[in-house]
Amino acid sequence: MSGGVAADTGPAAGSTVAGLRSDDEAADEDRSTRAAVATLYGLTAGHRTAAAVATALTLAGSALGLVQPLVARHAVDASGRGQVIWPLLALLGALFLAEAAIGSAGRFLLERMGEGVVRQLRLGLVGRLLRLEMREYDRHRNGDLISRVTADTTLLREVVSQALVDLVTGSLVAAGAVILMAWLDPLLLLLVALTVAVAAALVTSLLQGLRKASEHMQESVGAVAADLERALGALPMVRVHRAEDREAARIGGRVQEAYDAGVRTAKLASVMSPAVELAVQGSFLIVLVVGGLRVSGHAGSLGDLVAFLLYASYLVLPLSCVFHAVGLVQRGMGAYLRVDQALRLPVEHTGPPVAQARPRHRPVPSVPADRPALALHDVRFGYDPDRPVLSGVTFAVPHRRHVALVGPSGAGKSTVFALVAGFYEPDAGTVLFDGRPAAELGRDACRRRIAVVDQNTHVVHGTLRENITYAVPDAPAAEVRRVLALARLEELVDRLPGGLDAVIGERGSTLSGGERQRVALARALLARPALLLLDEPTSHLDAINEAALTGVMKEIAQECALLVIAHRLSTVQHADRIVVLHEGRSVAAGDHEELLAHNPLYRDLATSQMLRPGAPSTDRAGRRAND
Ligand SMILES: Nc1ncnc2c1ncn2[C@@H]1O[C@H](COP(=O)(O)OP(=O)(O)OP(=O)(O)O)[C@@H](O)[C@H]1O
Repeated sequence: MSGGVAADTGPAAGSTVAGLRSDDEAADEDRSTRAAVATLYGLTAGHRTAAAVATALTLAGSALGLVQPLVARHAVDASGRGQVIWPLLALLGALFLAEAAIGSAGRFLLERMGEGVVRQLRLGLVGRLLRLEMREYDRHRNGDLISRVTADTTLLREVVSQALVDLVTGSLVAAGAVILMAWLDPLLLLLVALTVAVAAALVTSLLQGLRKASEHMQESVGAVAADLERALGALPMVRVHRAEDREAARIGGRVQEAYDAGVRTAKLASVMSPAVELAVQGSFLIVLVVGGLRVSGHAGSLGDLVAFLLYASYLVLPLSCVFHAVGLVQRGMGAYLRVDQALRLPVEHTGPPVAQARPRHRPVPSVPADRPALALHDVRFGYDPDRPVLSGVTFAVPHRRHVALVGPSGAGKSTVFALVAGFYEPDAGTVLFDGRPAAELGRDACRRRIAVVDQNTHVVHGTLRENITYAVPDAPAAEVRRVLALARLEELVDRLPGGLDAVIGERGSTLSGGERQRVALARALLARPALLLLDEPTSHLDAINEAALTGVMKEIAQECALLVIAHRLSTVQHADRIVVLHEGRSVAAGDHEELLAHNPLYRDLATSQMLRPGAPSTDRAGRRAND
């Protein structure tokens, strides 16, 4: 297991929402405390100096504490002999103050190290979660992934900043106390050791359950976040269907699970503390009785007994720290496993490909003479390998040409866009940009050539300016004005208080559907892409804006290649070429008149509601209802 260092790829298939690994894998995992400590120790990489200094300070503080009983013993014995004891008492006070000062400095360093570890983990997780392979977002729930960055790392901070050092210092101080007790009175030490051993056996038997309960609790917290995100993300649907109570009950169920697991954890942890305390009190009683009998029988001095009792008390604190830390480590492992699993999810490879990646593709076809901006050659693909979605798509989009992609709902049009955008890789066939295979160029280079306005018209919380200049944050004002004019957004900017600096709500909730669509279009145009992909660009537009957009598309096609998924004749008719997709295949291509004359499917589409001028598609109508 890696110590918080993200592996490039890793197991992810067959995972569930609750836990990304299968139960078998989890069972195979080394659940011993030693393995857990080693794993969590790995997290402190980069903070070892601070950890060493903090440990040294804590130890120094404890050593000062250990000296105090010896001084107290001298003071008691000296007082018994009628000698002056105030210098010894002053020394005792100084030792006490020094212990407190050094201890707090060590504690601060530890807390800072814990924060540092959490920051490192969070940065790693955020970087990773933004770059996962697209399939992983289909497999996992966003809320659960988010809770790994927030709740799980917070629990880990406690473990790293407290448990690991408590384990080291607690063990060393306890060992020191044991040595001094052995020197003072081996018999009494044996009696103390026997009592403590009983408590240790009890604690060990509880650890496994503690870890499982903690894992379950963290999973439940993740599920709460995921379900809440689901409900908040579809709030209009929840409200319209009066499902607040149902959603609250569903999330309440998850909260209850988290509560149950939390109570189970607390139960186990609370059995551990009294076990340790009972062992301690038992040791004290034994030491008092046996030691007292020996002092009264003149077999030992009162000073020895006082010192031994003080050491016994010094053994108690570090030992209970050790037991507590062991419990905390097991609880932290539950959180760590979830963080580690997220860190191991496979990420997209965006750079140029490695040589071995190519055999997935057929031999590269010869580069066409005119090198179209985009070409697909016999592309085949399935989200699920057993269920092909595309089974032979071939077409090209020349530079400064407008190509429309039409086909019945579910034909695979959006899937073609997803492949062109590099969200998925074709199972077979080739996607070429300017005659060069996408696999050879790498995702970054392909994406630099394109801009996409998809059905979801993503608009994020922030200002209108931030949304429009998302691809080119330092775009000159003149460029911004150009795209505002092209996307017919000037009126919106004039109307919004603050204009371009007006803040748009979460997911663009303060804008209309058409406005969101035009913001997305302006953003795409600002990037001046070589190839613009528009998915149902007129779906939210009224007749005036639709006519305007048709004009805009003509203008855009003067600058770049344009591939449009369209359901309206108005956007299809003006295309230079129309590609008809049916059941995952490109079955015909031509201009509107040619296809009307020769392709029965296109004729059907054109005469059916789907491509009737101005009429929304059935599918789109459904989506609107859900908006
Ligand atoms: N992320 C996904 N995982 C699994 N299957 C998917 C995914 N996205 C789409 N599909 C399936 O792929 C098929 C093609 O979907 P796609 O969205 O490409 O069709 P489309 O032609 O764009 O349809 P529409 O016109 O209705 O938008 C559908 O059967 C759909 O259920």
